[in-house]
Amino acid sequence: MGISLGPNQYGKAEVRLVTVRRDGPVHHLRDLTVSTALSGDLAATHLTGDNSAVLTTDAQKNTVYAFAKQQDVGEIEDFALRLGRHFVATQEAITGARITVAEHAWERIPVDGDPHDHAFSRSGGESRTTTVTVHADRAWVVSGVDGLTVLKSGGSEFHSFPRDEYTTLAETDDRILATAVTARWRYDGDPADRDVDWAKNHQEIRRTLLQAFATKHSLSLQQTLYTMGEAVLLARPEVAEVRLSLPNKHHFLVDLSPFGLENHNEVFYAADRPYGLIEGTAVRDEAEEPGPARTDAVL
Ligand SMILES: O=c1[nH]c(=O)c2[nH]c(=O)[nH]c2[nH]1
Repeated sequence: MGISLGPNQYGKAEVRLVTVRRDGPVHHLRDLTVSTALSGDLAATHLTGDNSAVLTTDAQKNTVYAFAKQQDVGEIEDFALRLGRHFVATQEAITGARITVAEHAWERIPVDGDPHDHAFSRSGGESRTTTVTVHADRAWVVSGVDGLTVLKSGGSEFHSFPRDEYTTLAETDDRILATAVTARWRYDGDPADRDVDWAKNHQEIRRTLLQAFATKHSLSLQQTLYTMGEAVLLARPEVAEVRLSLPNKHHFLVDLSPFGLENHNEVFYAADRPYGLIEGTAVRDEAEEPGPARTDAVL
């Protein structure tokens, strides 16, 4: 019986990094969660315990903190690319680095109408994300958003589905549609070959996703999902593919008849689980294959 080592990677997961840059009395706060994953010629440690090629995960964590001190973090994509390129360039055995960064946004607390210099509040549960994959000769960038929670109280129907012996769901031509968007957009090509304005792209793609959600008259969350992905591809030529994961945050009409009351689509029970989970991808026909940038795979 032959057994061999399959794909593997290792690194430090979810390094919590907060930086404060002081600009006189005004402080600038960044709050990131950074994960590193290195791959390459790592057979020895797996097969014999020889650690001579294993840059410790502890050192990987330290590198994240040291890099944050040595240079302003900047856009998360640039920070991730700097880290990934460093590991591949400096560790002989390491041929691939995958760096994932989630940025948690804070807003200045308004005091008497003015944003405070150094007091902040967390804005919602939303994060901006990126995963960069670095090889010796090129890199790939997949950016996105987590926890972008949206709801529309009109413009959503769901009906004409098959009814088997277990189907009880009522058809509706007017329901609440709510979800927390997880989106990942993969950039075409090597980031070294083009100057992408990461922050502007993030802002515009987020706006496009929101606008598509708001304006598409929805016959299913699946249709809304595809419309959102398609809208991003139509607006941003540099994006090859958009992956979306949309939990259907069900809002069920409460039966008020025991109380002699009618419920004309006004009072709902917001269920937290179970939830429908609608996932899908919009892909540009001529886009390059994702290759190692396939972040939906474990490795
Ligand atoms: O938009 C929807 N898609 C479904 O597949 C589905 N299934 C369900 O019970 N409700 C919904 N809503």
